[in-house]
Amino acid sequence: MELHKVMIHLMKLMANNLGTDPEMLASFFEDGIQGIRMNYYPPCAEASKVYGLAPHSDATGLTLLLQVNEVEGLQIKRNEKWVPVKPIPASFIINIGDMMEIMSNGEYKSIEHRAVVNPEKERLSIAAFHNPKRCSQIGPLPDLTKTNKALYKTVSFQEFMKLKMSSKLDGKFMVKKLKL
Ligand SMILES: O=C(O)CCC(=O)C(=O)O
Ligand SMILES: [Fe+2]
Repeated sequence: MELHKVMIHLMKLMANNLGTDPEMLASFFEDGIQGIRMNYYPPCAEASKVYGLAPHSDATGLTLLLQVNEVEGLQIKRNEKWVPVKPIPASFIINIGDMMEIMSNGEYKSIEHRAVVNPEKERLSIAAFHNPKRCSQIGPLPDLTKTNKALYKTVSFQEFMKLKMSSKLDGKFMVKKLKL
């Protein structure tokens, strides 16, 4: 799938930035688990009183997100404030997920985000989630803990997902849970 190629390319750039082996980081994601979620947010007269999607960070490595019909709704948390992300036609938003934060030993931070609804217009988004392969250990990459100490626990992909599935959308829950 083309999106997968884009994600692998981004992973390699991020590995270069981190000073670790691009092929090694990419190998986690080559046969990784992909998921797609289509979000439909109907218009809501009481829009200011409800969430489309509660604040959360994605559990992923990377999420490629498309705001389909160009109705604003996505917001990211920056410096404790919610900042709207304007839809750009035919463009993907790249969200860093919790697994990437952990694997990069905190160099890349997962982004907390939420979706609000519009009082008049419906909104559509498609999120493509990119995870490592099932047999992976999710923890700081060994290269990154040679001089710095590991800031997160290492758990199996299965354990990670079990923990994620047993919690509701709750900010950066996974990262907080695995912080040392
Ligand atoms: O609708 C959006 O823009 C956000 C969707 C999202 O965060 C998700 O599906 O995880
Ligand atoms: Fe999300």
